[in-house]
Amino acid sequence: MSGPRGRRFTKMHGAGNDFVMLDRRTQSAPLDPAVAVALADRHRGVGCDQVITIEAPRSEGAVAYYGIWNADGSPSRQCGNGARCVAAWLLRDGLSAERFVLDSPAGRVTAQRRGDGGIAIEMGVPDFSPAAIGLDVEDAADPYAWQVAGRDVRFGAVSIGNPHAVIDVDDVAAAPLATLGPALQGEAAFREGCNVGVAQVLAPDRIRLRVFERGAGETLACGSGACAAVAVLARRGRVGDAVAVELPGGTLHIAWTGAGNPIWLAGPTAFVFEGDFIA
Ligand SMILES: N[C@@H](CCC[C@H](N)C(=O)O)C(=O)O
Repeated sequence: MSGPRGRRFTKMHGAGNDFVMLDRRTQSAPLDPAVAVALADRHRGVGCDQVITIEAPRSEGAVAYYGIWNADGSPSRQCGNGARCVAAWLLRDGLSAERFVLDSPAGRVTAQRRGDGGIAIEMGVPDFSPAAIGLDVEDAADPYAWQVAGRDVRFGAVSIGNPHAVIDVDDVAAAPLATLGPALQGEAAFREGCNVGVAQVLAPDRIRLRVFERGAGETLACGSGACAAVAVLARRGRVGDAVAVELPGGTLHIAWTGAGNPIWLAGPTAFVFEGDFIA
């Protein structure tokens, strides 16, 4: 069923970061924050970290636009794993290109089909400027050293189209992300909040990462968060230009050759089920 009450959806995930995908080109049922919250509800809805819409392209040469709603109904400008799932969805729907452009709220991204069946996305150039991050500070710094909820916190900040704070830790499993995540995210200086990652360097080509996402809480994987962690750590010389990022839900691969260059995110995507949301 699709129409005023029904919404045809596809449930997908990328390394456990899960999505309800809605093709808005063929369905006109209203979509607003309350509907996104209802779809994302893990008890009364379908359940997901983000609702991703697939819409008509907005720029010359792009094949589609995607929109992003967090589970709490807030919008975002970028979602790396969501972009990879949109690309996989379009390929399954009949798109026959190896490389193609998608429009997103943060601008154009390029998708590339990989030999291993995964999808890589060129996520744009990481931007460390406070203005791009939506960070109200006098001067950019690395690290920023703040008092957050009574503790000393040192973090790097970067925009991957959406805002991220990254904390370099010795042991990712022991990091108090459940308290630190919302506390840092809620700091007024982050005008639109931020996604908070804790990253542990295992080797120059391998890190471990957990991310407390804005609007969704801790997720099993965050694609833009993986890009952010590698960008922050690479700028400090802690990792090289190709890094495997181990997240609770799987491993993502990031490639970045440094300042001024776009960052690439690669990893698996999976289709889970399809249905009609009738609530
Ligand atoms: N899971 C995503 C990021 C989704 C948006 C984020 N929570 C935000 O509000 O910016 C990813 O894979 O990048």
